[in-house]
Amino acid sequence: MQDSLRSILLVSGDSSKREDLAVLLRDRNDCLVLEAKTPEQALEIAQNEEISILFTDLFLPQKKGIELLKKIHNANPQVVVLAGVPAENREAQVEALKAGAFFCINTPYNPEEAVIATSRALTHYELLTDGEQQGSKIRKTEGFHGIIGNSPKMQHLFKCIEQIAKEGTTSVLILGESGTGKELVARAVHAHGPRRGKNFVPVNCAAIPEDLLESELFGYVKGAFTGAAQSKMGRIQYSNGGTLFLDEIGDMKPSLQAKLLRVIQEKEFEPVGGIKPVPVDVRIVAATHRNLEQAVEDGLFREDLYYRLNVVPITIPPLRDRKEDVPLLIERFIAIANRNKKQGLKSFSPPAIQALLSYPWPGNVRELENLVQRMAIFCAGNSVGLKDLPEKYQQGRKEDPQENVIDFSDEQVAFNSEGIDFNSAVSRFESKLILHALTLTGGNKREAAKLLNLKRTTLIEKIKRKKEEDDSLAELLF
Ligand SMILES: Nc1ncnc2c1ncn2[C@@H]1O[C@H](COP(=O)(O)OP(=O)(O)OP(=O)(O)O)[C@@H](O)[C@H]1O
Repeated sequence: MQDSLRSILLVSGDSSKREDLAVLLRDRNDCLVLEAKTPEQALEIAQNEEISILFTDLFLPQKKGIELLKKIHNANPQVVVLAGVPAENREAQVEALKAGAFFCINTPYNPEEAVIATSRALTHYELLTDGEQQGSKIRKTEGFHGIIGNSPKMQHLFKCIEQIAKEGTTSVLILGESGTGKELVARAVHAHGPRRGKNFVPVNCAAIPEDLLESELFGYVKGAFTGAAQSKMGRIQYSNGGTLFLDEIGDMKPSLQAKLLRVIQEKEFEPVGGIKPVPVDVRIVAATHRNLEQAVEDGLFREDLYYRLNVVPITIPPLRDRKEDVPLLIERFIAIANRNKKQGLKSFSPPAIQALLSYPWPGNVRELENLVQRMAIFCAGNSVGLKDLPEKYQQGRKEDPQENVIDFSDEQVAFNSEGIDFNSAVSRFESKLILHALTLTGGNKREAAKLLNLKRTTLIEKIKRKKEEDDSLAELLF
């Protein structure tokens, strides 16, 4: 899933060309691409989704594309519009530009031109919206290049990615349990650095049969083996100038490890059956859930390659170590699951969230994403209650009944002859409840309000008042 929330709405009546272009834009620009066949469909999507780029045909001669462009541009002037206009039709080009298009692209589309134009449009969109984000590139519900996480551990990870991405050449080794988002991090390293305009090429070393992996990666020359009727470019060459993401690198056999080392050290390789070295400039980002150090000790992984890859390691924390991200992730996955649905999932009830906060998440974020998708089918149009959750998730709550109990033993109220300050005692009790709910939800006020069974606006009001009354609460109350 790529959900960096930089999203392109691609509108074209030609379904097969639109689908091809969508795949290309998705891969090359690392963003979400939503598709619509008609301007009417597009309008419906734009009403429910946050769009960064509108890329639309003009639907001549009726010019329905111009109408669409105007409506979307008027509703949200930050949306950057690319208009597809027949090359010879200068009049329509001028009309589209006047209506608010940022740029016109000739139809029929040239794939390379479309990729470059959308990449520039995305950069322009980011510049436009950056100020709105008050200097912070991390938008809470959209995450960092689609990686959701508001916990200190994830915020630290985002800073590491920013620094590593900037540098642009050194190899990166991403470590983390299965389902923690290693591919998302790899994409973020690519998308945040100077190679972002070039290809990001993922290869799962464990998914491709061992004997095919070499030709997949390095390509082959005509006649290299039986069946090689034509030369074929490998994925390394395809990622030239960009980033090659080698997932599950721990599964790569030693002979290939040696060839890969040469790519890193000498910046060249030979296709299978070839004799002439091919120069290549590629950033290698590798990931594994295996213990590579152990694999080196066991003689299964080359030590020299390990050190070459491990120049900058990034470790993604498992979800159980950052459970405060669970409510935010649920919110995000609900939004994704509800896309293009008439009857979406409303929310997870506070008891259900509490149960999920106590669950250990062995499958990490992938497991949570799958659960939300499942719930979106079974509870469409409703909220997910504790009883709706599959049994094992309900049990998570029972496992640690003490976890969500607040201890008030340090609260002392003296009943002396003057009586007690009732209001201040109640207010302290209230502050504790609010703080606890905010901690459980990672600072998410909407979720905290649900846990407290308060209206969101009531909770916000209370927090505001408490901050004004007591400075020391200002930081604690997010
Ligand atoms: N922090 C996150 N925010 C949003 N989505 C996430 C996050 N982490 C993981 N995901 C989602 O969880 C799923 C698994 O992520 P990904 O494939 O990147 O994991 P992985 O660590 O590479 O897993 P594996 O080792 O099994 O290949 C994807 O759909 C991804 O979008």
